[in-house]
Amino acid sequence: MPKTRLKIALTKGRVEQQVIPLLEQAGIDCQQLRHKQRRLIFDSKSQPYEFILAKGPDVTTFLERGAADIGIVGSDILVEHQSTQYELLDLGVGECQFVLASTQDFDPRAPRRKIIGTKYPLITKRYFDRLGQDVEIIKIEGSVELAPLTGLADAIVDITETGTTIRENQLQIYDYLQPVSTRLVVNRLALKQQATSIYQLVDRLSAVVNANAKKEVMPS
Ligand SMILES: Nc1ncnc2c1ncn2[C@@H]1O[C@H](COP(=O)(O)OP(=O)(O)OP(=O)(O)O)[C@@H](O)[C@H]1O
Ligand SMILES: O=P(O)(O)OC[C@H]1O[C@H](OP(=O)(O)OP(=O)(O)O)[C@H](O)[C@@H]1O
Repeated sequence: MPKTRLKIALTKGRVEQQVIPLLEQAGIDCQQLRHKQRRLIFDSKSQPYEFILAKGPDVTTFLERGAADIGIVGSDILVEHQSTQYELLDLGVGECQFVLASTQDFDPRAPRRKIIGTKYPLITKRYFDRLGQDVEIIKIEGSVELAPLTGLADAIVDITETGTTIRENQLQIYDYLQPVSTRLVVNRLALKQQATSIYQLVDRLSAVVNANAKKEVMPS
């Protein structure tokens, strides 16, 4: 029997904050999400969606295992976790960039083997592989900028949006790797079983994303 309620795994934190206004513009009532306190699942009898709030890497796991139908997650996570889910929409929020950054005295062309700190070991390895450089990668869980400042690593690969964290820690950017934004991805089986409701949601969100993009180009 086809499921009636779409389960949407939404990344907690920044992504959630930026996506709620888009969902509301698409006509989805997010009052419960806005006043969530410590709750993690949001279900409303008045609409055909259930929201599951999860960490980004777990959003991909929920989708892979079929515990969610749709995922809303950063492309950084999708690439790093080698997600094979079907991407239906770039939501045009959460836009930032992967960069190589370090202190002023860092020499990216120095011949010795570098130590790189990052939350994203796969993306980092691919980048240095492309450059033909063998590097040692240290996985860091947060405040990655500390690595070159403390001597833990020679440089970092991290995401930056405004550049404030890099600037305020007297670091500089040595290279730009790839852009990042928030994506809507879907479990392939769910897409087969619930195509109509999934495409309805995607069409509504897509209209919102296009309208917002136009507003950015032509501010009123
Ligand atoms: N500075 C940033 N600007 C814009 N988007 C960002 C930025 N940092 C992260 N993101 C996007 O938001 C997603 C989640 O970020 P967020 O900081 O909320 O969670 P987190 O990295 O798990 O941090 P924490 O462990 O502090 O909750 C990232 O996967 C990325 O797509
Ligand atoms: O260019 P900016 O706008 O300053 O943003 C960049 C910062 O945002 C992210 O960290 P986050 O805030 O997620 O904290 P974290 O260090 O705990 O990962 C990222 O890892 C940078 O540290």
